[in-house]
Amino acid sequence: MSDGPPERDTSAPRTSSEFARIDVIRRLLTEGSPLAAQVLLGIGDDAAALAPVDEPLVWTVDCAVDGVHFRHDLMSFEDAGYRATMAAASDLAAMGARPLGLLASLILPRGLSDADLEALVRGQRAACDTIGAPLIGGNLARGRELSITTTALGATPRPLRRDGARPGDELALAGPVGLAAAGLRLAQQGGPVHAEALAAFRRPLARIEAGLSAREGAHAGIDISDGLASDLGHLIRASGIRAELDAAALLTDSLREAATLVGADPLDLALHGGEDYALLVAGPSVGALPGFTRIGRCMAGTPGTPEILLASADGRATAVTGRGFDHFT
Ligand SMILES: Nc1ncnc2c1ncn2[C@@H]1O[C@H](COP(=O)(O)OP(=O)(O)O)[C@@H](O)[C@H]1O
Ligand SMILES: Cc1ncc(C[n+]2csc(CCOP(=O)(O)OP(=O)(O)O)c2C)c(N)n1
Ligand SMILES: [Mg+2]
Repeated sequence: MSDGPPERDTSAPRTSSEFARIDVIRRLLTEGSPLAAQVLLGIGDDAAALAPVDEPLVWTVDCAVDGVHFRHDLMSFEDAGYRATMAAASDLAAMGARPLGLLASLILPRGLSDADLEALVRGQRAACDTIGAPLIGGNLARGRELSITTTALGATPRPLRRDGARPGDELALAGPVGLAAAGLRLAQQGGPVHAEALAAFRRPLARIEAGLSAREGAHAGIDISDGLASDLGHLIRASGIRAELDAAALLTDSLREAATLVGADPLDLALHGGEDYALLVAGPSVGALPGFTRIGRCMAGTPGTPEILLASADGRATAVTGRGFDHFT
């Protein structure tokens, strides 16, 4: 019998200790880029430290849970990390904030290998590089299912709220709606491929630049996570108004193609499919802002009339019914 160290079972995926994993995470998140100017202290101490900012701070948290927001068997760990980070950053975009830094709390199931964790962190890093803000700390723990909880901190002179839209305002969108829901269904079906729809689901983009460009002229804003009708509903109820959407403005050739592949109505996907993380804003002439498309208008709230109307090309307007994603129904 050898009295040397036990040989590692090379067939089993490698799972290093907590502290070895934190070292790897730190390397993957920091290598190749200097510490951002606003970061006084990043990964490695009891908490991160940021330099003071002379503006209101905007602060949000969001989670991505395996089986609820993604399925690890249908999505790479890299995509899961990227997407979770973008979904959190999207709430900063919706507030018209510039991101300062993020924190991530990871729950890892026992079997998740070092390679899987590294892929996940590479996805987080790619999202951070895209939005231009670093991930500067977090937490690691073992748990039954994989989850990624991300907090994002940003700053803006005037947070863009949900409750400022007024009758007469235009409604405008930055980014597609409906494609991500089509992408999710395609991934679940495992059949035909529509690259744009799959990318919309796996690699959404937080519309940070659009949010910054909208904050001067827009009266209100929200990001579309649960579905356009559902999230527009939050904005108009908060603002005490009604809205009319222009059906033609929501449909693109790409959405029509993807909808055909999954056997869905493209308008239904555009109105009720979630997780594109498009940015919806209301304000005078917001449709002319760079990166935005006009999709409708705001009207005075009248008791007893539908909250959201959909105007079709022939000029008819119908009430929007049906609902977006809800975690508890
Ligand atoms: N567990 C909670 N504790 C406190 N506030 C919460 C909680 N969950 C949601 N909220 C608040 O409710 C509001 C709506 O949340 P949500 O619909 O999740 O927003 P979003 O879709 O932008 O992520 C937000 O202001 C959020 O901070
Ligand atoms: C496996 C799987 N099933 C269903 C969905 C659809 N889905 C899950 S959460 C969600 C809405 C957005 O997530 P939420 O946590 O509500 O984001 P928030 O509104 O808090 O930003 C949708 C459309 C999915 N992404 N993955
Ligand atoms: Mg939001």
